Amino acid sequence: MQIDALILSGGTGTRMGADCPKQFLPLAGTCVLKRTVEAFCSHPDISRVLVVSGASFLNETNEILKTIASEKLLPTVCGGSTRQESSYLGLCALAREAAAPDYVLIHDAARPLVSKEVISRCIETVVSCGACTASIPVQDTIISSDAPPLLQTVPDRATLFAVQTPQAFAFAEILAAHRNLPADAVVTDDTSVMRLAGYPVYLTQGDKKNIKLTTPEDFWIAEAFLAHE
Ligand SMILES: Nc1ccn([C@@H]2O[C@H](COP(=O)(O)OP(=O)(O)OP(=O)(O)O)[C@@H](O)[C@H]2O)c(=O)n1
Ligand SMILES: C[C@](O)(CO)[C@H](O)COP(=O)(O)O
Repeated sequence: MQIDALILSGGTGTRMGADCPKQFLPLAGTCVLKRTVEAFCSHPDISRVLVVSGASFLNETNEILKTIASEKLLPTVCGGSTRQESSYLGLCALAREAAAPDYVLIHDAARPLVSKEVISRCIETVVSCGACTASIPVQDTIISSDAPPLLQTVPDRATLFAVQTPQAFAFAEILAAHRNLPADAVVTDDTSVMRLAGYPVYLTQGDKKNIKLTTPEDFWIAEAFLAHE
């Protein structure tokens, strides 16, 4: 059984507001992208790792990947202008390999604290269920309102989960789901692509530490987590 990982690193990090995309910034002394890629290269059940880079940052990406001594790394491919496009272009690159994988884990480069345990749980769930995402139950009371500041509804917290990555899929199914995605569909992750194609997707336990680095404060939080390891 072949299980590959796709690392999406084609974003520009607008909300981070740094001089370069956030995946190139150091986190506790080590580049974010390097941390993320190493987490997958070092997992015993992952066969190959493919990084999707922003077209204007291909050289920077490859310079970082050169510092990772792993035969699992496939040649970097260029992404698109949205996360969904980058994901699709990465899947197409895997499909062009001599042997396409049976399963693929799709992960944000911007989640460098992903653990071996979370990756293992995603693999276990995808092999039994066909499609899954790491997620954690929300801890706060959540309020829904489409007319703020008027509070409208308080959904039952027991039914709410925050979605993380990795998101894992049977390869042929997620590739077909991307190919059939309606042009006007607005999606922020791959589980939405899969569900729009009619496939069920299951939750698997993520990790509070598996945060996405989105704004500058997230670096402080991630560094605090690392300091406690
Ligand atoms: N065209 C894009 C956009 C995003 N991503 C990747 O998808 C992940 C999650 O996206 P997000 O946090 O939104 O990253 P950015 O798009 O870089 O950030 P922002 O939305 O603040 O610009 C990141 O690892 C990012 O590099 C990608 O590969 N290609
Ligand atoms: C895929 C994702 O990381 C799940 O939390 C997320 O959807 C990425 O995009 P966002 O725009 O930051 O939600």
